[in-house]
Amino acid sequence: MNEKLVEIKNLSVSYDQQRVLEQANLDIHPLDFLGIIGPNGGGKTTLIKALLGLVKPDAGSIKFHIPLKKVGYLPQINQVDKRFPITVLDVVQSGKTGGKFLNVFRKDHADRLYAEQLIDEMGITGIRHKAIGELSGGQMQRVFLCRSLMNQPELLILDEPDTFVDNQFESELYEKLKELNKRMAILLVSHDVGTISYYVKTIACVNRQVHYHPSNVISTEQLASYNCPLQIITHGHIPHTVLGMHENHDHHEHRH
Ligand SMILES: Nc1ncnc2c1ncn2[C@@H]1O[C@H](COP(=O)(O)OP(=O)(O)OP(=O)(O)O)[C@@H](O)[C@H]1O
Repeated sequence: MNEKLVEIKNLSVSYDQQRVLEQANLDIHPLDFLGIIGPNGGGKTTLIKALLGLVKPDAGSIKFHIPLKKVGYLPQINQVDKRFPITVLDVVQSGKTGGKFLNVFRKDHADRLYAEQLIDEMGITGIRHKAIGELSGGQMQRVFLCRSLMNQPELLILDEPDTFVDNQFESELYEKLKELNKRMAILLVSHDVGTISYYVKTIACVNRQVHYHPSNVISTEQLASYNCPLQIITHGHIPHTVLGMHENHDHHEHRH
């Protein structure tokens, strides 16, 4: 196994000539659980979009050492069209075809079974034939988490997965991520620093620049030096954990 899944080098991204990321460097390692923190507007989502090839960087490079289909992505549910008339099972299975529904309707048997297995493991067997438009926020996130697992990813990317979910699912979700982290790297953007401090292994502070911190224990001084505006959180179980919070490259290089 390569010692890095993804290498981001000197990545700069702008919107309307306004620099949002400036010479960002970040490596993602196998089985890392990387928490992305930083102030509002600091560029966290932009970093993820650049990783997914959804925004074009001005400079720098992103090298994948795994096939792109081995990157799972859980979008924010406000990016999902709830009017689309498709069942939970079909949505989950569509993860196999990169979100395209064409092949889903061929109902590949092995894929169907795997989708059912993921749904069962997520504890949502009862809603598998429901249309996605009928689901609550928490149910929707569970469904999309299943979908992001269809290709058995080596890297799972989640952008604020706790935004629209109920408290019960929030803790369930993080326990699930902890379990998944035994077999895949996780990159998690979250505003819930208390939770982050408990689950992540390493931290990246994103505020125009990116500072990787190879531990989940971070001091206020370090946060200040990373230019991450902060609010101190100490987690009960890890008394020394202190986290900060909030409230290109001309081409993508993909090496397999
Ligand atoms: N499509 C866009 N067009 C123009 N500006 C954008 C666009 N998307 C984001 N921005 C701007 O880029 C900056 C970084 O935004 P981004 O969403 O990456 O930050 P963030 O760290 O994820 O913020 P938050 O914590 O609020 O989600 C912000 O100033 C934002 O207004």
